[in-house]
Amino acid sequence: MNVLSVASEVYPLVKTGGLADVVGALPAALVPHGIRTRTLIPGYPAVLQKLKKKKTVGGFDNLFGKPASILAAEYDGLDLLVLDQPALYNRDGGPYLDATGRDYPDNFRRFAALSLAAAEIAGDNAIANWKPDIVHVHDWQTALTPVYMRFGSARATPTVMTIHNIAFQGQFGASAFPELALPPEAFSVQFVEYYGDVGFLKGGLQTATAITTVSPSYAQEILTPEFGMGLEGLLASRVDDLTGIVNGIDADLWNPQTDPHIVAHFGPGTLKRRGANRKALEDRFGLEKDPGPIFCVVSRLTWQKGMDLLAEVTDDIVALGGKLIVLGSGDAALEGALLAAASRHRGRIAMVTGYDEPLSHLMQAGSDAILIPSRFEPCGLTQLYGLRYGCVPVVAETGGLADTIIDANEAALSAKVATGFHFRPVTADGLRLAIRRVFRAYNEPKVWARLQNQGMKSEVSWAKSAERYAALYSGLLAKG
Ligand SMILES: Nc1ncnc2c1ncn2[C@@H]1O[C@H](COP(=O)(O)OP(=O)(O)O[C@H]2O[C@H](CO)[C@@H](O)[C@H](O)[C@H]2O)[C@@H](O)[C@H]1O
Repeated sequence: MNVLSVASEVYPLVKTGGLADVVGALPAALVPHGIRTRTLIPGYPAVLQKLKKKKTVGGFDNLFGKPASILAAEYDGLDLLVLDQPALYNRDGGPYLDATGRDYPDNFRRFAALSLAAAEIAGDNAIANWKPDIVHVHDWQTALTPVYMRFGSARATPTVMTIHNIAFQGQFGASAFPELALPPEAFSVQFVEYYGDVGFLKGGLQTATAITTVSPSYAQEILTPEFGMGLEGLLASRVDDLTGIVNGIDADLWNPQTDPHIVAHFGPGTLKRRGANRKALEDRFGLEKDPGPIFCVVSRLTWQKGMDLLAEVTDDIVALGGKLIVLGSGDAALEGALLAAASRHRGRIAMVTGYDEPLSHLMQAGSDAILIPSRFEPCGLTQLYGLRYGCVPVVAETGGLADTIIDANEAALSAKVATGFHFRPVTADGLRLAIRRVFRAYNEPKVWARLQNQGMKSEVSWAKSAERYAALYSGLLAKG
């Protein structure tokens, strides 16, 4: 079976968050199921520079006003198609934001072009001798693909639309519509019209054959007004086509026995070796060296991720004898609040502002617990990395966090299945209480070691979830 996966980022070429990890790891996990995935991404400068051998396999004379080529390349096991259209993608900033952190004003055009190219590749002639059996699109940036397919030559090809985060919907003013090269009837409630605007995600959810999101709990949550962000009604009308498939992680990339980014390798039987990683972190972050637990946070600094709640509990962590290290960037006010905590508690709290993939590995390998106080979390990946690295996850009881971590309540502890800590309500007090529970468990070395070991035994690879995607694809093909 051939699958065309369409996304705005893919690890290791271009990553701003978990979307890239998923798009990068799923293709290899599908291979044992006889599925060959080609991944279509935009030709950002960072992508084109890294790809040495590229072959032009197709193109468009006029894609949103300019010629464009489709390049084929292999990278790190990925079979890539790259949409090269310099006017749209050759920019100085990141995939979505300019160098000053603002959305590119023509993002609707940039991602409509990607979606239209995908629809053409799925259709008759864009690439010679290759056509997908299934088209799988991710998030709002590629959500117009099934809409274009509906009006193009790939009408019959089944599509899967995965929601990684419903908070980002790609909503643009109605004035964008005439530029989208869609027929006038597409500006209607059955397609892209969304409260008078153009809704990319809305159009995708309306037209994709199947809808998935990245955990079963989030699939249920987005049917409610609290989490559905305005799309709960539409999703309710498509509930028979909606499933939640939890994310896995790349178990080779995130393997504490071989990870090149950490100081000492370790496994379930050799947890003591984590000590060298802990020491490296203490040195790197200028922390005092005492046995209190080190909490870490690796996150975008946003309200979604509950970083304001974190800022409220920093004094408590220190008062209880703990330390906190934060790696992240985002909202300036939240960054400021955490930096202020670091300067109040030198040696106990420290922060690295920015994005640092290798450091994120070392933090998982040397910290004792990872805090994830998200207000909503479709799946979350950092708790899965935590499980694999013996860094006990402390998570808000929501979405994929609730689905992947087993709370250390009395029943779970005595059944020896607990892997971390849940808290709810998702408030500063809820988090405070959870942190107190962490200290109690940490002070009982046997309990703590059992939590770590149980976590390290958890199945976090893609194996099971890839099987679910494979079954979904086959089901769609069988339906015809
Ligand atoms: N400063 C930093 N330096 C280095 N690495 C950093 C970093 N900040 C974050 N990261 C990394 O970025 C990724 C974040 O992934 P998440 O799944 O936690 O959230 P995100 O909200 O981006 O993804 C959305 O999509 C994913 C994929 O489906 C869902 O799991 C999630 O719930 C949803 O919100 C992880 O690999 C993490 O290690």
